[in-house]
Amino acid sequence: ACVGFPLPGAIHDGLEDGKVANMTCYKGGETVFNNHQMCDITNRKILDMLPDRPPQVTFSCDNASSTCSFQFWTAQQESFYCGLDSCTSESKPGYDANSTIYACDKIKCKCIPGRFLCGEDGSVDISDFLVEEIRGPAKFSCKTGQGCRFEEPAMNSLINDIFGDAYITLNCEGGECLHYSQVPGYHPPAKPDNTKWVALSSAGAGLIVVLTVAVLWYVGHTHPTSPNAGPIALPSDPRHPPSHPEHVPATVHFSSLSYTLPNGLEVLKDVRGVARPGNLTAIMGASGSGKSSLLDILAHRSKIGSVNGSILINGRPVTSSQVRRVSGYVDQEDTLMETLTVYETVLYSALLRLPRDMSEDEKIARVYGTLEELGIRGIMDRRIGGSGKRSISGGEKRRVSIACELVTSPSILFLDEPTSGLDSYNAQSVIESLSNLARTYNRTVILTIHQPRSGIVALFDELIVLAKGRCVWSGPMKSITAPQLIDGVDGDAESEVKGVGGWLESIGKGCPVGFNMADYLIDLTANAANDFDDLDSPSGPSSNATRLPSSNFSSADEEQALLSGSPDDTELQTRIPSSSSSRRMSISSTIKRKTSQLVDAVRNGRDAADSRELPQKLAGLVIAYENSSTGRHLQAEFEAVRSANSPALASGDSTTPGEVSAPSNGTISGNGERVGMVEMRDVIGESGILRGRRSASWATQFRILSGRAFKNLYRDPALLTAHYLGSIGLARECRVLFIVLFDILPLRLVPPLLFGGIVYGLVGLVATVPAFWKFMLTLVLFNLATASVILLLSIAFESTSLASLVGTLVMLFNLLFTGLLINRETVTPALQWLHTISFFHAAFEALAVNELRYLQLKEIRYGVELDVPAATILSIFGLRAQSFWWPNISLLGIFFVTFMVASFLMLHFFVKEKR
Ligand SMILES: Nc1ncnc2c1ncn2[C@@H]1O[C@H](COP(=O)(O)OP(=O)(O)OP(=O)(O)O)[C@@H](O)[C@H]1O
Repeated sequence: ACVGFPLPGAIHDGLEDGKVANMTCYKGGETVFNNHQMCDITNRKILDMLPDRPPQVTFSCDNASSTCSFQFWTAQQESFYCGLDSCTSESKPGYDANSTIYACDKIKCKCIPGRFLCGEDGSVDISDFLVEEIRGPAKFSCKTGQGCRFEEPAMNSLINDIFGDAYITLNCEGGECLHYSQVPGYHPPAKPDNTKWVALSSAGAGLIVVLTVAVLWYVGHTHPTSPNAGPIALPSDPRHPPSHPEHVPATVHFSSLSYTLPNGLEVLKDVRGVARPGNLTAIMGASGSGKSSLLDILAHRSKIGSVNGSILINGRPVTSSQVRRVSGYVDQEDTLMETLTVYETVLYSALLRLPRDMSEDEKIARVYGTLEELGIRGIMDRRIGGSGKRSISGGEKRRVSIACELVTSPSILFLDEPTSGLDSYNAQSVIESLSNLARTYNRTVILTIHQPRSGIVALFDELIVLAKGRCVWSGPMKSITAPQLIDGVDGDAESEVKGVGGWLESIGKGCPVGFNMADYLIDLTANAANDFDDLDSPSGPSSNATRLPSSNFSSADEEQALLSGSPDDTELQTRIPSSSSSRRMSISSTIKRKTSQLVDAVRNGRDAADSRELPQKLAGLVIAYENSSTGRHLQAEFEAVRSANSPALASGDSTTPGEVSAPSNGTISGNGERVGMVEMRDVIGESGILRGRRSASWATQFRILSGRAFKNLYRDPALLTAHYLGSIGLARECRVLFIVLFDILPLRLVPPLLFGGIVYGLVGLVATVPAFWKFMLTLVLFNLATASVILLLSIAFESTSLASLVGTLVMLFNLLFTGLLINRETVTPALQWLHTISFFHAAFEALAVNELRYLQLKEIRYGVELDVPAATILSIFGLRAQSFWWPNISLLGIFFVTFMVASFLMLHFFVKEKR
C-alpha cells in the first residue's frame, strides 16, 4: 500500500485518514518526483564477512534537483553516505526485461565516525578513502531478473581488491507514491466523442428554422380563406367589378345631443342635424369646438363622458353594435402597413372582415370595385411606403384607409379630419372622391373638417358648424325646397329653405363676395365664441369693414327681432308637414318657449346647465339659428321622422317613440350600448345583415394575419414588431392567440435556435446531445418569459414612458437577483424568494447546472492533480446542482404562461378604447 500524507484540499472520499484518494505505489523505477529504493547487498563475500549484520543500501533520487543520495547500512545502522549530483534517470523497456539507470556525474561520500567501516573497533576505516578517492561518475542500474548494481570507479576497485567482485550488487525494493494519473505511461482515457451528435443537434435546430420559414412562407402564399388552399385568383373580369348591391341607404337624424365629461365639462350641448344618403355632411368648427366628439357620438364610439339625446338611423334608434355593422370609421391617422401594396392592404381588410360564407372571388371583386370607387385602381400595385420609403402620396394613403372601410360596404362612412396633413390639392381630391362616392353610390358620408378651402366647401351638401360645443348652423349648404328635407313625410309646399349663405344674409351677416365661406364661418364663430361683451351693451366690438366677421349681433333690438320669429315664422308654417297642424303649432310654441328661456338665461348672465360659459354673442348666434326656418324645420323633421317610425305605430309598443335613452334619464351607458331598443333588422336592411354575418373564423384570421405579417417580415423585417400592433387591432378576438402563436415562432424560437446552434459547438460547451437540447430549451423559455413580461407591461401601462420605466426597473431587479451579483446563500432565508421570482436567475442557474453538473474539475496543486466535482463550485456560487427541471425550467414556463394569461385578461377586460 502506498502510504502518504494528506494533501491540502484533497477529498478523502471515504478513505482512511492518511491515505490519499487514488494514490498508487509506482515501482517502474523511473523517478517522477521522488524515488526511493531499499536494497539488500548480494555480494557473496560481503555477506560471508557479515553473517549477523546484513548489509543494506538505500538509494533515493529527487527529479526536480537532479540529485540522489546513497546510504550504506549494516544491521540497520548507517555506516556512510554519499551525495550524488547532476543525475539523470532513464528507463529502457526491452522485449523480455526492462532496465532503469540512474547516472550521476558527481559523488561525494562521508563516513559516520565510529560506525562499521568507519572506525568501529575491529573493522577497517575507509573514511579517508571515501573522501579522497570517490569522485564519480556513479551509476545505479537495475534490470528485470538481474537485480541492481551500484558502480563507481574507486568503489569498484575497492570491492574488487577486497571481495573479488566487480561492483556492489543489490536486490532492491523501491518505488514512488503517485496519483494514478502521474504514473509514467498513463494515458487519460479519451473523452467520448459526441461531436457528431452535437453537430446533428445543431443541424436539427437549423431544420426547425427552415421548417418555420417554410410554414410561414406557406401560410403567406396560399389561399387565405378557402380550405382548398391555392393562390389568390383574380376575378374573371376585374374591369367590370360588381357594385354593392347589398348596400341600403341610411339617413341619420340626431337631436338634443349633449356630451358631458366626467369632470363636468360640457363638450356638446343641444346639437341637432341630419345626414342623408347621397350627401356629404361636413362638421366644421374651430379647434376644440367639439367636432370629433360629435362624430364619435354619431358613430357610437365609446366615450368616457355621458351622452344624452337621440340618434335615429332611418327613423329608428339603434344600438352601438348595429351602428358598427352599417358604418365604417376612418380615423385621423393612417395605420397602414408600409410594406404592403394598395391592393393587398384593401384585400386583407376584405378577407378579415367580410362574411366567411362570401366567396373569395366575390371578395376580390369587391376590392376591385372599392379601388375603382375611390379612384386608386391605377396605383393598386404600389407599396404604401413610409418615412424614408415614400411610395404613394398622402392623399392616396387616405383613400386607401377609406377603402379599407368601404370594402365592407358600409351605408354610413364616418371620417375624422380626412384632409388633415394633406396639401390643398390632395385634400381636394380626397373630398372629391368622397363626394363622388356619396353621390354615385348613395352613401351617407359624415366628416369633420377644420378649415377647408372654397373648392372643398362647394362639395358639401350638409353643414354643421359648431362653436364651443353649440350648434351655430346645421342645415343645407345651399337653399333647397322643403319637401326634399323630410323623408317619408308629405310636404305641402315647395317653399325654399335657406342654405347657410342665405341664413347669414338674413341675420345681417352675409359672407362678403369673394370670401371663402368656411373661413368666414370659422372667423364669425371664433370671434363670437371669444367675445364676452355684455349682450345689452350698445354696440359690438367691431364694425370695422376690413375686419371680417366680428359678430356685432348684440343689440337687444336685433335680438328681439330674432325672437319675434319674423319672417321665419311664416316660412316655418309652410315647411311643417301638413299631416298634423296641431303638432306644428306645438313645435312652434316649444321653439319659442325654449328660445326665450335661453335668451332670458343669457340676459341674466347665467346658464346653469352650461358649464362652458357661453359668450353672449355666440348665444345670440345659437338662438338665431334655432329660431331660423332651417333650425326649426330640422327639429320638426326630426320629430316627424321619429313619430312616423315610432314602435307604437309599428308594433303597438307603448314606449315613447324614438328616444335613444335609458329608461331613467335617457343617457347612453358607459359602453355606448343603448338599452330598450326596438328590433332594427328591417330598418338596417340587407347591408346590416350582410355586415352582421360572421366574418372570418379564428383559424382563417390567423392564417391571413400570419401571411400578412410574413410578407411584412420578408419585405421589411425591421418593421415587424411595430406592425404587430396593427395586426392585433385587426385580429380582434384572436389577437392574443395571434401574438402567442405568430410571435413565438419567428421571434422567440428561431433566434435562440440559430444562436445556440452556431455558438454551442464553437465555445465548447458540454458535448452531449441532452445538454445541447436543454441549453436550447432554456434559451427559448427565457426568451418567451422576457417577451411575455414586456407584453404585459406594454398592455398594462398606457403611457410609453411609464411602461419603459417600469420595464427597466423589472429588468434591473431581475438582473440584481440573477445570482451573479448577490449570492443566494448569503441572503437571509426570508428574502431568498427574491431570487426565486427572478427569471434571469432561473435561466442562469439552469444554464450553469446544465453545463457544470456532471463536470469534474481537475487542478494540479502541490504536484498532485485533484479531481473536484463541479457541483462543489456550483454550491460555492450559491447555485443548486439539482435545480434544472425544478424549479428553474418549470419556473420559466410558469412565468411565461402566467404573464401571457395576465396579458390576455388585461387586454380582454381592461383595455377599451375610450375617447
Ligand atoms: N376625453 C376627453 N378628455 C378631456 N377633454 C376632452 C375629451 N374629449 C373632448 N374633450 C374636450 O372637449 C373639447 C372638444 O374636443 P374635440 O376633440 O371634440 O374638438 P375638435 O373640434 O375635434 O378639436 P380639433 O379640431 O382640435 O381636433 C376640447 O376642449 C377637448 O379638450
